[in-house]
Order: sequence, then C-alpha cells, then structure tokens
Amino acid sequence: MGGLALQAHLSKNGNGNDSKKLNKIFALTGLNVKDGTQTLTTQLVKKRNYEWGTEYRYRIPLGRSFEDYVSKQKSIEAGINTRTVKLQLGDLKQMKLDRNIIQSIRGLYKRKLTERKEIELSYDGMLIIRVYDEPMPTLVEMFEGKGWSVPIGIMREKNTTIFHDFERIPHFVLGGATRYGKSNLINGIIASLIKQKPNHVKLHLVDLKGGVELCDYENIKQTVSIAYEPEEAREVLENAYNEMRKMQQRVRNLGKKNVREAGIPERHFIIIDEVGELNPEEAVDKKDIKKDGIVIQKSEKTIKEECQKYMSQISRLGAGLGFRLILATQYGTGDIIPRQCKQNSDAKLCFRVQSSTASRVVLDGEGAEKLPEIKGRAIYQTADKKIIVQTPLITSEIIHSIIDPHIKEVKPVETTKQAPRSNAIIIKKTGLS
Ligand SMILES: Nc1ncnc2c1ncn2[C@@H]1O[C@H](COP(=O)(O)OP(=O)(O)OP(=O)(O)O)[C@@H](O)[C@H]1O
Repeated sequence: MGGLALQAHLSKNGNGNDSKKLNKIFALTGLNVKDGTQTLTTQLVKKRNYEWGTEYRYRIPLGRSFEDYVSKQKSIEAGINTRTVKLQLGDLKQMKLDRNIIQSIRGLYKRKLTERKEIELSYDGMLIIRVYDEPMPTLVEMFEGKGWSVPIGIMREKNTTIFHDFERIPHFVLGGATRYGKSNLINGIIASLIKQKPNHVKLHLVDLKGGVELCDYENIKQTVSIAYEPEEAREVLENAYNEMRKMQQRVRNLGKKNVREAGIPERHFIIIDEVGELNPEEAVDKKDIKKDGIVIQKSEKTIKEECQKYMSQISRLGAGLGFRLILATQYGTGDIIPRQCKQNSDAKLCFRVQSSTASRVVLDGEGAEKLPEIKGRAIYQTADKKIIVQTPLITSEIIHSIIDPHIKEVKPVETTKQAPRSNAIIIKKTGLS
C-alpha cells in the first residue's frame, strides 16, 4: 500500500493539470512558430476547472490559425491520454481498508489505465481547448419528446438532453457514413412525433434503402404515403407537394399567413432516407422515350429531376404551411442534397464521416470526420449552436409499443400505373382535406 502510494503522483491541483502536457504537444506537433531566433508559442491565458474537466484558453501565435490546431486534434487527444497512471489522494481516500484492499487497488489502477479523456476545440478569438475527464456515454436510451420537439440526444455537459423543435426549425438534413445511426435517429424522430401528436402528424415516407427501415410505418394511420423505389418516390413527393398547395389555399382562404396563425394543427413530414438515390447526376438512364415528339416514358434522370424540384419547392414554401423535410444521406460528395433544400435547412446533424469534404456536404464545415468511431455520436448544428451529441438508441420494442395502437386495417391500395413489383410503392391516397 505504502509502495503504491509512493509510486502514485499525487496532484495538489486535482483535475486539470494538463497544461504542461498541452504546451509540449503544441511544440512537438509543430504548432509553435519560429520567428528569426524567437519561438512564438501558444500562450495559455486562462485555465478553469469544471466538474466535467478543464477549459484552457490560449492566444494563438502569429502565423497559425484555428484550423492548424483542429488538424492536430487527434495528436492532442492522444498526447493528453498518454500518461503514467496517476493515483490521486482522493482516489485512495475512497478505498476501504479491508482485506480486499489489494484487489481494489488493482481495479482502480486498471480503470485509471483505460480511462480516456476527450477534447473539444473551439475558437472565439481565443483558442479554447476543453479537456473532458470522462468520455461521453456511448449509449443513451430513448427519452420522451415534447410536442413537435423530438429527442436528438444528450450533450456532454451535465448530460443535458437536446431536442429539435420542428416548429422553430422546420427542415432538417442529416448525414453520416453508413452504420453510424441515421436510420435509428429517423425512427426515433418518427416514433416521438407519433407518440406526441398522433392525431396531427402526417407522414410522407421515402425509404430508398429497400424498405427495410421505414416499412414498420406502412399501415399506420399517420402515414399518408410511402415509397421504396426512386421512380415512385416522385409520386410521394408530388402528392405531398399537392397537399402543400391545398394547405396554402386553405390558409389563404382563412385570411392568414401561416398554419400557426390559422390554428391548423396538422403538420406534414416528408422523410427521405437516402436522398442520394434521387441524384439525377447518378441516373443510369438519361434519355426519355418519345413517340411523335411526346414523352411516353420518362427517363430515370427526368424522374429524379422532378423529385428534386418537388423537394426544393417544399423546402422553399413548406415552413409556414406546416410541411417539414427530413433528408438523410450517407454520401459525402457533390450536390447530393438539392442546394435549395440545404439552404433552407437551418438544422443539420452529421454522424462520423470519412473526410472533411463529406462533413462539408452536410454541415457546410469540417468536424464530423473527427468524431470518434462511436455509433450514435454526432454533431448537431443550428444557426446558433454546434454541439456534439450522443443520439438515443430506439429499440424495435419501443417503436412497436408506440405505433401498434395506430395500425389500421389494410385497405386495397392504389398502386402506380406501372405493374406492381415485389416491393412496389404504396401510395395511400387518404383524402386529406
Ligand atoms: N444512437 C445509437 N446508440 C448506439 N448504437 C446505435 C445508435 N444508433 C445506431 N446504433 C447501432 O448502429 C447500427 C446501425 O445504425 P443505423 O441502421 O441507424 O445506421 P445507418 O447510419 O442508417 O446505416 P446505413 O446507412 O447503412 O443504413 C444499429 O443497428 C445500432 O445497433
């Protein structure tokens, strides 16, 4: 016991004694700047301990930018985490002096060896480095939404719950590499909306992942239409667009400017899981088939262009009319998300992606490529904040407990003009007024 206590580096300062280490990391990773014989260093201006860890504020030397530090984020985090195990006085005080003491010390030693600190960088004229003593939880259970506000996750500080309020920010873009949690989040959003607003939520669903993700909602009363194939997605979007036009007329007839003023409680959610499949540039078949100058069969390109046109219109006009777009993609290149939709989406959420380019496609900025490889970890960004969240995991038991009471008897469905295929679209014309 005595030997171990001697070996331990007892820190007088408690948390937050990483500043020396940080200075060393800056020097070793080339972040200091040589100016003749002088070396300009990153100067610590302020250090503050919090219950979650420590915040350091630095003045960046001339010739360096915030991006230089961001590009070294991994090295900084690795450097902070290379350590000899430090047992602090507090750790030892918490131990019971009984016959299991050796086992307890071993456990503590192991825990200390594997525990990881996480860092976050930001800039407000000063470089801010936050060193979190403990990593964020990797699993968050689904929690309750509030009206049109749906659960997005918890943020690190004090495990605060974060919601996305569709009344405040109507359109939402989400992205991330495959298997990091997009579909799970979409399911969470849909389940929350159905639970909170069963009589007023209207769903227009496009699942271009072969129907595996959204088929659970096919027969519930809240689903207006659902499609599993790109060509039929056009009909879902056209249908939603027409509903939006009707709503516009209805609001106008009431002499009001928007659904809120008009006291109309319905809200329509057009949710597209894998919007990249609707990219006209990726279409294989690009030529319409014409007879006597009249198009008798539209090409895949034309169909996808029409889909994009409807999406853009809904994003442009839908906000005040209670129409919300949720677009998800895993692709990280080019104009996957129609430009107008992205411009009109003030909320973006991005799970981990492979490159800074992919991060820019969703967030218009870097960062998502630096997220740890943890399922459900994401950056949630609105006009006034950019935070890291751990999104809640929703189980199929929870989904079914919410949607099963709303399953309705399957009526004969109207299919498209084309012969139905094995998993053909189901457009349910529910005669919304
Ligand atoms: N918030 C979360 N917390 C913990 N695990 C999660 C979370 N979200 C998803 N996962 C896990 O990751 C797996 C993949 O999630 P999901 O299907 O949502 O990914 P995706 O991004 O939609 O992938 P793809 O684009 O390939 O469909 C899930 O089966 C689940 O086990």
